[in-house]
Formats: sequence, C-alpha cells, structure tokens
Amino acid sequence: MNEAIAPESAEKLYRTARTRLAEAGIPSPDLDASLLLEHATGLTVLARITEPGRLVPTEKIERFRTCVERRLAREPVHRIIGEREFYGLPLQLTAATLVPRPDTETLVDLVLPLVRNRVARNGHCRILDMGTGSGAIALALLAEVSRATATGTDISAEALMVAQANASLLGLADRFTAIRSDWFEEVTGQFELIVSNPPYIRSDDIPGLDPDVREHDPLQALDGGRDGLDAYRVLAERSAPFLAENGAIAVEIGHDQAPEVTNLFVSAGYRRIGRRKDYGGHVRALFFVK
Ligand SMILES: C[S@@+](CC[C@H](N)C(=O)[O-])C[C@H]1O[C@@H](n2cnc3c(N)ncnc32)[C@H](O)[C@@H]1O
Repeated sequence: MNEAIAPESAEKLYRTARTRLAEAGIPSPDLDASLLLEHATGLTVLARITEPGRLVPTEKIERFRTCVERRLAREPVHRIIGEREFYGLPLQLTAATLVPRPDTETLVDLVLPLVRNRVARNGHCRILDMGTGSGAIALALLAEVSRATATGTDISAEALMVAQANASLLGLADRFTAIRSDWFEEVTGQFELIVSNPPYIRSDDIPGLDPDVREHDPLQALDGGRDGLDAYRVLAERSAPFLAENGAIAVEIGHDQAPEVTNLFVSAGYRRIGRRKDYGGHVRALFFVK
C-alpha cells in the first residue's frame, strides 16, 4: 500500500530534489530540480522563490517525485518534460527524436543571412533539412523568415510525425513538408539551401558516451559509421542535383571533424564559404557552394 503523502512546500520539495540529484552526480542539479518542479506542479521559479511556503498538493508531489526518479535514472530532463526550446521555439519531443542541442543553433545562425537574402532578392527560399528529427533547424528558419519554405526528411517515420506536429503547433505547417527518405532517395526538386545535422559519432565511440545520450537519444540519430563521416559522404557526393543555381549546403559537424568534412566537400567540387564556432569554441558548422 502507498504511504499517504502530506502536502509539502515547493521550496522544500525543490531543495530535497536538488540534494538528491547533486549526490547522484547529475551535472546541473539546481536547474534540473527547478525545471522538473515547474513541469510537475505548474509552479514557476518565480512563484517558488516569492512564495517559498506555498504548499504543493499531494498528487503533484507524486508526479514530481516520479520525474526526479526518472532523472536519477539518467533520463535527460528535456525528455522527461517532453519539450525543449530551440532558437526560441518550444519543440515537442518523443523517444524517436534527438533532443535538439544549443550547438545546433550555431548552424541556424550561419545560414540565416543567406535565407533572408534569398527571400529579399527572389521572394522565396526553398530549404531542404536532411535528417530533420524534431524539425528543429527547418522550423527555426521558417519562424525567422516568413516567406521561406522547407522540406524536412528523415528515415524515421516517428520523428517525422513529431516534426509535422511541431510545425502545426508553431503555425508553420503551411510552409513545411515532411518526407520519409533514406537521405536523397525520395527527394525531388531543387533548393536554395540544403542544411543538415546528420549522425556523426564514430560507431566505436558510442559505448563511451554519457548515459543521458547513449541510452536516450535514438541510435540512428547518433551513429555516423566507422569514422563518423558516412552521412557527410552522401551529402557531399549526392547533393549537387538538388541545389538550385547558386545553391548552398551547410552541415553541423563533431567538434574535431572540420578538416575531414571540409576535405570531403572540397573533393566533391565544393568551396567553403563560411564556418561558425559553437559556445565551446569548436568549429561546429560549415557552409559550402559548388
Ligand atoms: C543528429 S540527428 C539531428 C536531428 C535534428 N535535425 C536536430 O538537429 O536536432 C540526425 C537525424 O538524422 C536522421 N537520419 C539518420 N539516418 C538517416 C538516413 N539514412 N536518412 C535520413 N535521415 C536519417 C535521424 O533519424 C535523426 O533524426
């Protein structure tokens, strides 16, 4: 039989959870306890701080404790919440989608001027987002540039359902098309911009990844093959027929992959026109034209 749970103050619940998460070695116990409390109880951080004695009803305490247990089992906080903000957009997530990372915002920053410029000059910009996952990159660009359109492809039908749902929730569905495709197999047409954050972890490195990533992000969103470069070979070798005149292609890369990925594209006849570093100072995004 379950023990009866007495109402407790939001502040006490937060402090207890924060201590447990810290003792378990969770890297950001303050933030995670705060996000989970808000998610489970609806109490904002501001409400917790300004009304520390506010009592949380028992059913919400139970919900919060379940969330904390999941975090202690190393489930990422944004998976528990089922949502992650990316480029200012709230994106829904499921087990089929990678949790979008702040590093990927670097890629959006890199290509945004081109999208704005093409729309200003031609009235449109067609974007192809290869391996769209939650739709993060394509939807961020559509939200920023109102006359751009995007096609998001993925090999995962489940991920595409999430991307499509995100497009609808954000009011972008009329400019977003989801296509299930193994890279270019089912893609038709031409695009001013191809963009991709493909799987790029070396297969042998996957067992050593942090458990938050290894056990919760979908393997097909991570595994880039023996040297981590499988997807870049496909993108470099097969994108040309899908690029409109003066079209460009931009990719996110692993923190040490800039030389190898640049070589792949240069060998396929591309010229690098830009690159951008992430918040940690690593080159994280590369930009090429034919
Ligand atoms: C690193 S995740 C990126 C997801 C999203 N674009 C983001 O930045 O958050 C890579 C994505 O590529 C997809 N993918 C893997 N292999 C693929 C393939 N052969 N064809 C198309 N998409 C593929 C995965 O399902 C996953 O959604």
